[in-house]
Amino acid sequence: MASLTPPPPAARVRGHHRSFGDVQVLRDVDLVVEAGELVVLLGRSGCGKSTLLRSLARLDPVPADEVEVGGRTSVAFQEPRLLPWRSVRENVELALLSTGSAEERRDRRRLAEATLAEVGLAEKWESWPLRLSGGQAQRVSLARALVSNPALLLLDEPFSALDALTRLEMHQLVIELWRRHSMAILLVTHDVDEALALADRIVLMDQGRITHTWDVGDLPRTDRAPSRPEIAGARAEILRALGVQPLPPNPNRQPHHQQGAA
Ligand SMILES: Nc1ncnc2c1ncn2[C@@H]1O[C@H](COP(=O)(O)OP(=O)(O)OP(=O)(O)O)[C@@H](O)[C@H]1O
Repeated sequence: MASLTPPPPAARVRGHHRSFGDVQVLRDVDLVVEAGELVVLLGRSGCGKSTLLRSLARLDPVPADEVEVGGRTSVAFQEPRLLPWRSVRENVELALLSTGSAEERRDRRRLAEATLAEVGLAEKWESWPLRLSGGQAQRVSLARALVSNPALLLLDEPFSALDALTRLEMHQLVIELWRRHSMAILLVTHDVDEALALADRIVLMDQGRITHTWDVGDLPRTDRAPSRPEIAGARAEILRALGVQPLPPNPNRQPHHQQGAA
């Protein structure tokens, strides 16, 4: 019988260290992101999440034996970083290399338009970035990251500047795109509920080290209500690991059946 060899991981980080001057920011980080896996990197502000993401994106020089990335990698950031003097479509096209032949220009244009349609912006191809809402601009940023068909999509707090409702819509969009493109995603956030809504695996970072992981991939994303015992349990564990104490019960609150109608 032919044996199925698992695909190589999308990224592998081994004994990775980073320092800025005397300050050690990443300490002996080990992390594997499997092909097609959605990993959420969670941690307090300043713990080193973006620094690790920049290592994976090779935005900073890092030793090749500490950070290995299997295929093409794209990044989207908290701010959409669109060029205001280029149309929405041109912003997406810029992520694709071109030799400049007429045929290639046409292909680039078609691909950019198809990707913008995928993120729900078919009617905005010719718009200017400054005319877009925050959520629309972030969709363009996602389209620009997706258009090159990455094996690993790196998302650095992509939704933290959006309102709660838009953020929920973006969560659904990311899950749809992730399923359709079967890429791996590493998403950085400090939002515990976002991590619980999206992840296969939640990886917690504290002061430059990975300290905990939670596997939540078996829980269907359609049923990750905060009241579900597994979600509530994981949430309590994560908050405890982050050092957040639960609120004590309110001593002034009467049990429900004793409260007056007012
Ligand atoms: N280029 C740099 N030069 C000097 N210090 C840096 C540099 N980049 C990051 N740092 C420091 O490294 C530490 C980790 O920063 P990093 O941005 O990775 O944290 P983070 O977990 O992503 O934080 P946040 O959630 O607030 O974005 C911080 O103390 C930061 O000030």
